[in-house]
Amino acid sequence: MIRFDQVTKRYPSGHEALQSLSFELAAGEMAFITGHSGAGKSTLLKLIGLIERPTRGHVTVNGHNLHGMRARGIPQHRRGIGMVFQDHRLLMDRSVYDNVALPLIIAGLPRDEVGKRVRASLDKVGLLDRERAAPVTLSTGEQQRVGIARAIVAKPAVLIADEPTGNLDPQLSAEIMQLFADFQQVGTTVLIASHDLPLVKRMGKRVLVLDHGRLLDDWRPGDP
Ligand SMILES: Nc1ncnc2c1ncn2[C@@H]1O[C@H](COP(=O)(O)OP(=O)(O)OP(=O)(O)O)[C@@H](O)[C@H]1O
Repeated sequence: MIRFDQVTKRYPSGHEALQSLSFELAAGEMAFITGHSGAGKSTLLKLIGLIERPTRGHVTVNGHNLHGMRARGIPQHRRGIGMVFQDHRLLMDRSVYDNVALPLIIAGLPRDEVGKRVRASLDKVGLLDRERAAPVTLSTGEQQRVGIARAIVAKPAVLIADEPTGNLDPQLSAEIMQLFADFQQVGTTVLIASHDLPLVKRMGKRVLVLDHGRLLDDWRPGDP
């Protein structure tokens, strides 16, 4: 689960990207974060991944209050979180297989275990037959799927995504969002920042709306 308690984030520039933000996402829940450009969506996700730290308040992820977490605890924390970015950040000189295997190799898993998990992940995103391909030979949607396979390969309890469909056409965007919903179905907690309001609404999940760093609305399925 994910919990924000009165979280404020002020960047060194003095700008307050998040202001006294509080919300809780239960284990296995899926939600979207929407809001205007600069509303604080990416900042919120960065605090979960400990890419940034709050100025005030507490963030709890998977039962751990991140406040007291030292630098040496960060790699283990990040292994419990799958992160997907708009620009997928794949290594273009490595195969699809190598890209997805990377988090497991860094974690020191045995080679046969890595092989099993990589193939299971590629199977889930429908790319099992492309494991030897170079990412440049894949379509944008396929590259995004490789990024998702890499994010889920270590079986994280929490999956966060920052504008994962930003570069995709409506059909592919809907497919990628459905893929995230499938991970929720098997128990993963999923939080996605997205500008695409029509698509977000169609998904019928909880929606947190940010406005200048504050929580403007928290819509849940069943609300009018
Ligand atoms: N490293 C930084 N240093 C200073 N200000 C920053 C930094 N990162 C973000 N900001 C500012 O904080 C505010 C929130 O940014 P953030 O990227 O979280 O918004 P966002 O809702 O994700 O926007 P977008 O939809 O455009 O990606 C913006 O005004 C941005 O300029």
